[in-house]
Amino acid sequence: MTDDTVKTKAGEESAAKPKPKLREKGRLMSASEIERTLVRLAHEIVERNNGGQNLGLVGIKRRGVPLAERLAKLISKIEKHPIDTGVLDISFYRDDLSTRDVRPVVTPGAIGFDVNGRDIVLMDDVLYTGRTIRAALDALFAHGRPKSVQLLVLIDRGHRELPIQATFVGRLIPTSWREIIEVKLNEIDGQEEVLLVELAD
Ligand SMILES: O=P(O)(O)OC[C@H]1O[C@H](OP(=O)(O)OP(=O)(O)O)[C@H](O)[C@@H]1O
Ligand SMILES: O=c1cc[nH]c(=O)[nH]1
Repeated sequence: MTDDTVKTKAGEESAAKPKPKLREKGRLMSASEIERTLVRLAHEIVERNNGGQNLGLVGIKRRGVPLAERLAKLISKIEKHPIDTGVLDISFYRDDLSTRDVRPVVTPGAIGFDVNGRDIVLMDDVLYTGRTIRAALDALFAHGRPKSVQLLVLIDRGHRELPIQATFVGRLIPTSWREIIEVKLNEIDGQEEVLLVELAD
């Protein structure tokens, strides 16, 4: 690999592209707003799943994982029973920040619990084209046959390219294609906020 190439998680080499310039347009959520939203979503999950005895939460890497862990804690506190949590490692490599030229990369590995017969809530930070969730569903069903699958996202920014809809939505933020939602979570980013940024050129 030369200095001008990058290696994707899929192990392929490709020419390095300069990072696009981004301009911050504003803060959509603060740490306390994220926390309040997660508390509300935990109650919604419990209500829809009759207390959640059969629930299993599956976070999509990267930021779906801390969301699943936090929601499991909140639901356990409300319902006084433990909640299984697991992980799906799915990444997309975009050659630019548009929806074109995206490739799903599913990293094989155990989810962390048996999904057969369970009411699964998939979790991710942002829902955009829906391609990550489509790949997550494929990967989930490769592990077993859940009783039901629901989807939770912190932000739904629109622009779906597939017929995929979230069951639980933190915030619905209509965006233009030039805009990007940046979710920052303490466990991964060392800070906690949701930003709206825009391609600068
Ligand atoms: O609906 P989609 O068009 O698939 O976009 C949504 C996905 O994009 C982001 O992941 P990203 O690929 O940026 O990776 P990251 O989570 O590792 O930052 C986000 O975390 C979602 O998983
Ligand atoms: O705006 C977007 C689109 C996809 N993924 C993100 O994290 N933000």
